[in-house]
Amino acid sequence: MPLFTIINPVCGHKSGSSFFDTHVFPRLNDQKITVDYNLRTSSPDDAPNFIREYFTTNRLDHNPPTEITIILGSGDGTLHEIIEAIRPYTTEYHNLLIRFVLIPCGTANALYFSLFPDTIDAAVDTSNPSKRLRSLEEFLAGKEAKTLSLAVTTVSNHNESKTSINTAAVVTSTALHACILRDSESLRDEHPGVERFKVAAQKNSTVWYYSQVKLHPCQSSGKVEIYNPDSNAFSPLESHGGSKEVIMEGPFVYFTATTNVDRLESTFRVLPLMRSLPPPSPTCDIAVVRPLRCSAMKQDTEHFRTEFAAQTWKVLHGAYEDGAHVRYRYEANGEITNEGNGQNVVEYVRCGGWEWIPMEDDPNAHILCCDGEIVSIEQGGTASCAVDFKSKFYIYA
Ligand SMILES: Nc1ncnc2c1ncn2[C@@H]1O[C@H](COP(=O)(O)OP(=O)(O)OP(=O)(O)O)[C@@H](O)[C@H]1O
Repeated sequence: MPLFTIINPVCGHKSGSSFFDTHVFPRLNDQKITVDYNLRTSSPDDAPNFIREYFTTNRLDHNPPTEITIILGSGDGTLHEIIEAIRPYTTEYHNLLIRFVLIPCGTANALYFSLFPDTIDAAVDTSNPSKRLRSLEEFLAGKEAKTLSLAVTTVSNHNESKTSINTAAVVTSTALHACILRDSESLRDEHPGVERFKVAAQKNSTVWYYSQVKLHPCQSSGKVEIYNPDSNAFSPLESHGGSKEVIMEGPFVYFTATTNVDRLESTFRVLPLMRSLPPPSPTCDIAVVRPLRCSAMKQDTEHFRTEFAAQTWKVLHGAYEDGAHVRYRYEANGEITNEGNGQNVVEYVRCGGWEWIPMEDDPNAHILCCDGEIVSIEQGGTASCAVDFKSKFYIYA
C-alpha cells in the first residue's frame, strides 16, 4: 500500500512546502510512517506526469497497483489534475483504490473547507496549524476514508464525437462561474488570494448565457428535484409529457454544479444543501439563476442586463451569508426579498446529471469549468455531465 506525498509549492500563498516540513513530515515521523514517494512539483504538469510514470512502471513490472494513499498539499486544482491522471487506470485495475489526505495549501480549498467547515478561519488565520491537519489526523487515527463523488463531463462536437472527458470532485459549471474561472487565472500574480475571483466576476456581471439544459433524474428518487424554501425540503420538478427528464430553457446567468462540496471558497456557500440536506446517494446539486424569471426583466437588452447585474450580486452575496440566497424570492416589482411566496430567485436543483446545449451564436455559453480547468465546447457541441456511481476515490474526512 504505497504512500505518496505530493506538494504544490506555488499554489495559494506558496507556503505548502514549509508547512509540510514543519507540520506534516514531523507528524508522520512521530508515527513511524514511511513515505514511499515524495514529490514537490516544479512545473504545472509534474503531479499528473509523476502519476502516469508510476502506473507505467508498475505495468512494465507486472505489479498491478491496488491501494494508494496520497497526502496532498495543494488546492482543488492539483487534486483535480491527479484524479484525471489516475481515473483512466481505474478501468484497467479493478482493485485500485485511491485515498487522499488533503492538506489545504491552495487559494480556495473548497473541498477541505466543505469537509471541515469548523476550520474555515484557517483560510485567513494561519496561526493554528492543527486546523489544516484534520484530514491527516483522520488518516493517522486509522479512520475509514469517505467516498469522493465524481462528476464526469463528456464534451462532444456537432457530430456527437467526444472531444474530451473531464472529471470533477469539486465543481462543474458553465455561465458566470466558468467565465470567472476563465478570466481569474490571468490575475493570479496580481491577486494571489480569492479577490481575483471578485475582480473577474465584475468583468462578467452583465453577460447572459443562451443554452438549453436537460436534467436527468436522481438515482435515489428517480426524479429531478428542486428545493422548496417553504418546506425546507426537495420535491419533484415537474416535467412535460411524463418524461423523467426536465428541460430548462435559457438565458442563464448562473449554472454551477457540485457533487461533494457546499462551498467554493471558505465562506462562499453556494450549494449549502449539499451539507445541510445531504443527498441519500451521490447527486449533482446545481444552483441555477435565469434572469427572465424576474418579472422586472422584460427582455434581453443592455438596460435589463445591467439592471439584473445588481440581482446577481445580491445572490452571490447571499452565498457569502451562509447560503441565504437559496431562500431568496422576487417581489412583484422584481426586488429580491427573504420573505413572501414569490418566485424563487435561485432554482436549486438536485439531479443525477445534466446536459448543457449552448446556442451556436453565443460564444460565452461554450465555456465549461471542471474544477478550475477551462474547456471550450465547439460550436454545435454539448457538455453532458453524470455522477460516477463507481468512484474509486476516497478522502479522509
Ligand atoms: N511547481 C509549479 N509551478 C507552477 N504551477 C504549478 C506547479 N505545481 C502545480 N502547478 C499548477 O498550479 C495550479 C494551481 O494549483 P491549485 O489549484 O492546487 O491551487 P490554487 O489554484 O491556488 O487553489 P484552489 O484550486 O483551491 O483555488 C495547478 O493548475 C497546477 O497545475
